Amino acid sequence: MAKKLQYFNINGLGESIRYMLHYGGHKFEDIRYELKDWPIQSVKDSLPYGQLPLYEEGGKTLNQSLAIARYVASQSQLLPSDLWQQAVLDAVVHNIYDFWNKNKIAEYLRGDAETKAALKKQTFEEHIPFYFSRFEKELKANKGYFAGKLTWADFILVGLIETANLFYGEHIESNYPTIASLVKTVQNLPKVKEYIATRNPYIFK
Ligand SMILES: N[C@@H](CCC(=O)N[C@@H](CS)C(=O)NCC(=O)O)C(=O)O
Repeated sequence: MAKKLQYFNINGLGESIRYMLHYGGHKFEDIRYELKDWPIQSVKDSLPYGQLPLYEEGGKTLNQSLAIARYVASQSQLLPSDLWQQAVLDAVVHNIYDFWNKNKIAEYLRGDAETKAALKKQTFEEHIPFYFSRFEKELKANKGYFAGKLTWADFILVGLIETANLFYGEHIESNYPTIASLVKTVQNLPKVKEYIATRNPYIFK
């Protein structure tokens, strides 16, 4: 069944999905658009809500990064079968996205120097301590993963940390040893590591 993922040529909301597709050994068409060319109107008009990522499989399409990630996780042994555990992990990924959205990344990226400095200060002084202390605690209590073993929630956190690090030019996880170790664990999973080694470095301009 042909699989395709359309996203930008950056990590963002797409990289954890790419990691899980590689981890699961799935062949897929990794379609990427350059940010500087966006909007490509014909592509934008073809998207159900005008936004990326978009996943395709067997002629069907799915939007919303978390819906795609959860589906790909289910195909890559990264979604536990227990319904309570699934719900707990749904809560975890929404907590991670809450952290992400609090940082107002879009506003930060297009802001002037003053706006950037104010938003970055808030991210580093409020949002990272609030969320990362909680993520650290949950990971510590569960053998270094959100659910006691590797699941899609771990990939979601790592994908967004890598993106934040690209945008801020810093390692936002550095004061949180269990989170930092999870980042390394995911990056060193054999098929993920292989993919990282072949991928071109992301540049954000
Ligand atoms: N809630 C959506 C958000 C998707 C989203 O914000 N996509 C952005 C890139 S990260 C986009 O397509 N921006 C270009 C545009 O809106 O034209 C998801 O999680 O997939």
